[in-house]
Amino acid sequence: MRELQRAIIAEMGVRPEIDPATEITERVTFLQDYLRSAGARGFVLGISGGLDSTLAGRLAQLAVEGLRADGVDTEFVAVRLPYNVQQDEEDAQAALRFVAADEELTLGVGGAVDALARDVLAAQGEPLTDYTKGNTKARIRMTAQYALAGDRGLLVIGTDHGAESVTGFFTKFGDGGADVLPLYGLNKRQNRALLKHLGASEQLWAKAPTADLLDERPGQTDEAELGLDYDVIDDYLEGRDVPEQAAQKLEGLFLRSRHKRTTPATILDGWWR
Ligand SMILES: Nc1ncnc2c1ncn2[C@@H]1O[C@H](COP(=O)(O)OP(=O)(O)OC[C@H]2O[C@@H]([n+]3cccc(C(=O)O)c3)[C@H](O)[C@@H]2O)[C@@H](O)[C@H]1O
Ligand SMILES: Nc1ncnc2c1ncn2[C@@H]1O[C@H](COP(=O)(O)OP(=O)(O)OP(=O)(O)O)[C@@H](O)[C@H]1O
Ligand SMILES: [Mg+2]
Repeated sequence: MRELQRAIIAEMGVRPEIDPATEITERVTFLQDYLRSAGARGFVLGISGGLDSTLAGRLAQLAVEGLRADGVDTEFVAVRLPYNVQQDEEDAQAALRFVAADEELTLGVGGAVDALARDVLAAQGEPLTDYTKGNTKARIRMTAQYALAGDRGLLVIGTDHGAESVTGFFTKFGDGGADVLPLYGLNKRQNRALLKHLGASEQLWAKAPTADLLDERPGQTDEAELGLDYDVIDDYLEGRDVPEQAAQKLEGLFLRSRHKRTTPATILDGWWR
């Protein structure tokens, strides 16, 4: 195995083989234990229709149901955060039905994102690029979830996991901004396996991953933007050989995105020197 590959796998915590039933139990227990130790009232998570939030949402609902059976007063709030009309809204609705959250809310982020985009244009005389506006959508979604969490005493769930963390394919302080990460240590195909094991329909577990942040390319797949297939990223994280060009690309993305996987750089840190 490549030297850097070994170090990356250790940092991402991905294992080549998992037992989905065991993973589900351990991750639900993790959410329960963390909630108790934090003394919070429950969880909130944005449900996009993508497979990561469908899985994390179902784990959160199972966690609060288990706690309530033990007499703990707790709740899980699933929130739709569409930027205006989402082109795959029917998948998001199917995800909500499967997650079966205690409470469902819809908080459109179009108004806040567009207001900020107008203010940026007024301030600098240049509009936001579609790319940066996309990351702004993710950061406004984060702000919306913390607004709900603050007044209700909830923790914000994040969906980051090995196959996204490794390339830095998330928005810094956007979907990367969360309190607890129940999917960490899994790669993409393992997330899919857990979702299948939980009884999700093919519409949900087979859904092509998309950040869906761009006005100009709605529903663009992650694989098209990244230029890397999740199968290759997953193989790499399971310690398998992948084509040299793909390994180099992945490692380049990993090294360039180190700042996204740590706290803000200070004079006392050595990792960036
Ligand atoms: N070396 C460095 N040290 C410290 N900070 C550094 C830095 N380089 C940039 N930065 C900062 O980081 C910022 C760039 O980071 P960021 O805003 O995240 O932007 P960036 O990493 O360019 O973009 C995020 C990527 O993640 C993708 N994404 C986002 C959200 C969800 C999903 C998904 O899979 O669903 C995917 C998105 O499509 C895009 O390709 C810069 O504006 C700068 O402030
Ligand atoms: N339109 C949306 N509505 C609600 N939450 C959203 C929306 N878009 C993104 N999010 C939140 O941001 C997170 C990151 O998006 P990401 O695309 O990585 O995950 P996903 O959509 O759940 O799964 P996939 O990566 O397979 O598309 C989501 O898990 C979800 O919590
Ligand atoms: Mg998505």
